[in-house]
Amino acid sequence: MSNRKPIIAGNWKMFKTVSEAVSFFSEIKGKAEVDGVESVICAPFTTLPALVEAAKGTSIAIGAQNVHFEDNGAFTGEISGVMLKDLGVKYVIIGHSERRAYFAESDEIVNKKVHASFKNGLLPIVCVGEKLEEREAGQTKDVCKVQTEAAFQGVSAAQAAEVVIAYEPIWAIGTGKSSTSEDAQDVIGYIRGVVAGLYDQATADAVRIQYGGSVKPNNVAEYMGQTDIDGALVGGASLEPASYIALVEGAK
Ligand SMILES: O=C[C@H](O)COP(=O)(O)O
Repeated sequence: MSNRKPIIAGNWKMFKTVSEAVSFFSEIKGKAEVDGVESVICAPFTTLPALVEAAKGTSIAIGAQNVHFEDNGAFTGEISGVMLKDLGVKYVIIGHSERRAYFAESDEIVNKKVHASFKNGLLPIVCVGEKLEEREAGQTKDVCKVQTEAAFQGVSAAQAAEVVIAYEPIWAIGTGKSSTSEDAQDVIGYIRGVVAGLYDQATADAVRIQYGGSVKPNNVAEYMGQTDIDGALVGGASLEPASYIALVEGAK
């Protein structure tokens, strides 16, 4: 039995205005708060101040979806870890496949962002995962190994134990084609082994690893039933209050 606390994180991506975010939160307050499950909303930057305020006195944590690796500077349009910490944000998603694909986020940048997060007291949710053609070529585990090792470069064991990894096969994101729970367990167990190789078994046993990719209220429990799967990073199904509440309840 692991001591890892299950973690459900909603990734809203580029959805919701401030008023929509606040209205969503008022509906999940007290409901998406389940003993033994950590509940996190990763929202657009513009909504974060209002959400952090709304989340006061609740057990729901607020996360960002990106962070720049420098604390400040001439980086037009970027947001730093200093700024996120100042807002009261707890988590930050790093290296989501959409950022890797559309914003040229490399493994090196991902690693710099992981360091920037810890430097500023934020907890990273690091995304790894293979493309369809990589899966078909039998490269899934190799891809995840390379991405995981790069993300953890120079990260201490104490910090590593606090990282959340999200394994998201890219072909499963937003497609309705989820990985089977057995396949997800196979890859996630392998990723845990990669972390053990970098550090030690105790560190690897502490790291929480989520599955992401078309997770819905009706399949979340199946993933949670697998030994190494500690939660889910959820896009589409995190956008409606009832659905998000059901996801958190399903992770018990
Ligand atoms: O970050 C979340 C993932 O990209 C999964 O998105 P999805 O649940 O809409 O497939």
